Amino acid sequence: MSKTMEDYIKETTSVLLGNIDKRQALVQPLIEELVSAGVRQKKILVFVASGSSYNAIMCARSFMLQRLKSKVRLITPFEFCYYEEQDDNNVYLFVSQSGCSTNVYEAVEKYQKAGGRAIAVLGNLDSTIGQMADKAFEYGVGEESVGYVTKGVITLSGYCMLLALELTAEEIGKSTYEEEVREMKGAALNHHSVYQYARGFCREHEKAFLSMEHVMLMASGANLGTAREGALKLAEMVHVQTTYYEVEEFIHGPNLQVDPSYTLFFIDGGDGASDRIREISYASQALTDKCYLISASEFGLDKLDEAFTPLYLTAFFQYLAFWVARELKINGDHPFYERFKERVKNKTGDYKDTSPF
Ligand SMILES: O=P(O)(O)OC[C@H]1O[C@](O)(CO)[C@@H](O)[C@@H]1O
Repeated sequence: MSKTMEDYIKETTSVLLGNIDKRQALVQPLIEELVSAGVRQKKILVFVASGSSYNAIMCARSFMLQRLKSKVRLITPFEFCYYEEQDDNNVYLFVSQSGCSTNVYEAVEKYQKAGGRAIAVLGNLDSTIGQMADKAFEYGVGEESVGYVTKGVITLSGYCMLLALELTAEEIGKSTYEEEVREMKGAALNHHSVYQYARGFCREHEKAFLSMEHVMLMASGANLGTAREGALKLAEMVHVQTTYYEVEEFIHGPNLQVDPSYTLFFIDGGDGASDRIREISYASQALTDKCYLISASEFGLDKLDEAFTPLYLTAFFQYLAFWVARELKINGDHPFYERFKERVKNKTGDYKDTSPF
């Protein structure tokens, strides 16, 4: 029997811990490639990714920016293909968990046709993009057959953080380096606590969660990535309309539509923005009873730098999407989706996935 999505959520802590332990061996091959491409000469690292992979990098972006200063950008493959002015000052990294997304494939193809050397970071090297890239690296996820990726998202995020950490290890000094490693390990352990917490929370709020219609996720800082990924997972699995906002942006218009049919999640990374997030979350309880604060300062979690909190707060939304879809028995697409797929493809022919349940 193939593994369920919950199996992959559960595996995440140990895989992430293992990757942190073997961090040098894991990221060194890519570092060598990036160094020869000029990242130490102030070149800009540009991640090109889509969907959950985009979100995973967004979750890691705060930490990467702290370490690499302003030398990181994140764009979609569509943006790369139609709007990006390719520049010798940019080092592009094409990222895909499946290695089969057609948009990433097209971006790689376009880059190669323009004479670029395509470096890919993939969950599956034995894939279309793995074969076409000039150099491909696996980020330490191992196997994940469920298409609604969870373990892959967190391990990819962790890989990006480890990459930034190892790239700057000499500059930051031994004690800061060791502290960052300790925090990352704490984040991996917190992941398991959030998963356990989510299981209880879903049961406790089952009536509300099994009747969601419109879902909004509000966050700030690093957890904008968490919110974007939560919105994606709930949309693709529960088939409800979802949006995400920076918390303060929410009260500049989007809040005017909210009535008791809306479900609101406020994500608090436990940093300086915390009080404001709590204030807005509390005020929003006047609009709907389905208003939840998911906070890094609670559930008995170890207190860590906000930049690491997406590594575990994401687990809440992964489990929520899985649990609601399973309980509501949503394990297929709308009949019209078949017609849609005949017209537009988002994965190459070698893509395979298994059921989340
Ligand atoms: O495999 P990639 O390129 O990382 O794309 C991941 C995205 O693809 C999907 O598996 C399906 O399009 C999404 O669930 C996910 O966000």
